[in-house]
Amino acid sequence: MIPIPRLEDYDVSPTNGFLSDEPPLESLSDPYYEPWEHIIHNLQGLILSKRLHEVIDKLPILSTSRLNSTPQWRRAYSALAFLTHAYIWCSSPPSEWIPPPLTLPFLSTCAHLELPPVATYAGLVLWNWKPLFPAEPIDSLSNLDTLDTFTGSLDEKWFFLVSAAIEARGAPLIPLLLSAITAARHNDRAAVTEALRTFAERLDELGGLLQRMYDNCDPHVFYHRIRPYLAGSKNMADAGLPNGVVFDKGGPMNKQRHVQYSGGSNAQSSLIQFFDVALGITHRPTGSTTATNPPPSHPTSHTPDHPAVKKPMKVEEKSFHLEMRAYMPGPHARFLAAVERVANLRQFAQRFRQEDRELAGAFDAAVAMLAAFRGGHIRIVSRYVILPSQAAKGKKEKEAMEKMRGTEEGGKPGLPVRSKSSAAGGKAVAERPRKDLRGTGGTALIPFLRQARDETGEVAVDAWARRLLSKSKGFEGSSGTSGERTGERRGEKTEEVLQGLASVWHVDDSEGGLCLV
Ligand code: HEM
Ligand SMILES: N[C@@H](CC(=O)c1ccccc1NC=O)C(=O)O
Repeated sequence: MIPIPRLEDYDVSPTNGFLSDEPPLESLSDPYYEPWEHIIHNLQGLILSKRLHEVIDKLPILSTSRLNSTPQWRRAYSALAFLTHAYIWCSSPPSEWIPPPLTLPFLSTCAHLELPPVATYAGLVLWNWKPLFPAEPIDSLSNLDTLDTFTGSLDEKWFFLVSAAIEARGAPLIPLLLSAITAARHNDRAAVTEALRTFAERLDELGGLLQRMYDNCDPHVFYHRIRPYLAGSKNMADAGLPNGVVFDKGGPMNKQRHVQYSGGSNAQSSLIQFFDVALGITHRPTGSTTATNPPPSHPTSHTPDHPAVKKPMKVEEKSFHLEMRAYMPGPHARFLAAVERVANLRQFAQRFRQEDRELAGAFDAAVAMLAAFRGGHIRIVSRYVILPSQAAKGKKEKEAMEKMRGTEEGGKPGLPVRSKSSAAGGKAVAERPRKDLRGTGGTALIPFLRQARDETGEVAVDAWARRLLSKSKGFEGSSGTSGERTGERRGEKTEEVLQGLASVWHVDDSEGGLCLV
């Protein structure tokens, strides 16, 4: 029998899960790395003064040979990921060129940690927190702070912290579900039932934490100020990176090539994917309605031929969730693969669904809570991405109309109006409205998220529960029940393309893409 994976073999903590046992390093203590730390600690000032490029270009190329512990490598990754994204997105147009003082240490650090050279969830969340009071537990928002941010805003801190708190509060569910898998092997139905009930209750708490996003992260600030810095280099033509980015290794420029990576996303959280795997939930390629996913392939080697850039399978054959595993730290992605090989809870609940209603009920409750969590998330995405993007689009259209009217009333046709800021050298990308985001192709965002939610409900073992959780009864979190979606304009076929961070998404109203609850 395949052994149950041991957490310590995969850098997973029994108390903090995918967050480390010890808080991440706040800085690299070796004075050799002071130049990096100085920039990251002065990031906002350097962005505002438009001196970031100049300062980074002049940095010495520091070797990673003095990094000698995992926490140090992680700190280096996190700091360099912030610097790289700030370098790319602080100017208008964004910089497609990343200079050698960033490129060389960043690529080396990414290779060590088995991560692509982009600011992943690991760099922005998993390795970017500290406890306010080290003696107290970190599984609540009342004892967490963020180390670094792009904008220096409370909203950005909160945005990262909500995820960190979910990781910490969800952490005990990892050993819990592994022990349930062991119990199922021993046919211990009472133990499995008990574990699934505890799981369902704890997941309800995670849903509560998710909803606390609204407390301190303003959707407008998120969409217009924070999110632009989180973007990667893949499908970013409309944002000013038609070919992706070039990591300049210092050799002849004609030897350097463009690469494209997805931006940060919570889809890169191993915790949520662990729940899926343990409960036997599989995600199909987006839009596909049939059969199960192909067996996952797992990253072992990274930059520059990182699986995140290599495409051994056609994109549409690989589910988005599986693609995102290449953006997780190597050991965490391997952990998911190892759990996949032993996951038995769904089959176990299925086997006893007639004779053990308590077990079946506990399994279905666990699945229902995970589907509800995803429903709550869909509402968040509506508020933080869909609505601001539509408001920005509406504003732009209104301005265009007003300009046209002005022209008709005697203005000079065809003459562009130069704004004060563009005359002064252009705005940082986070301060200016995004270019038109149409025309880049992609997947429908809300339908994708609904598909992930519906795939969760599909594994319920009781036919009635399955029906309840199915699409036709789709609900978007606690207040959006019964499939009624305020503001949805049925029958009206408008299609917009929206820039995701990890992908390009359509916002297609005709598919019920709007949820204004
Ligand atoms: C303002 C906050 C958030 C926004 C705007 C947001 C937005 C999105 C978007 C646009 C996607 C699609 C993939 C992508 O392009 O990244 C996504 C996926 C996902 N997000 Fe979030 N997200 C937020 C917070 C969170 C939090 C706190 C969690 C906590 C676990 C989370 C969990 C997920 C998961 C698991 C996926 C993959 C789809 C799924 O499995 O259901 N998100 N999110
Ligand atoms: N998927 C989100 C971004 C997102 O959730 C995220 C991106 C980078 C780091 C952490 C993230 N999630 C929450 O902390 C978006 O598209 O705006």
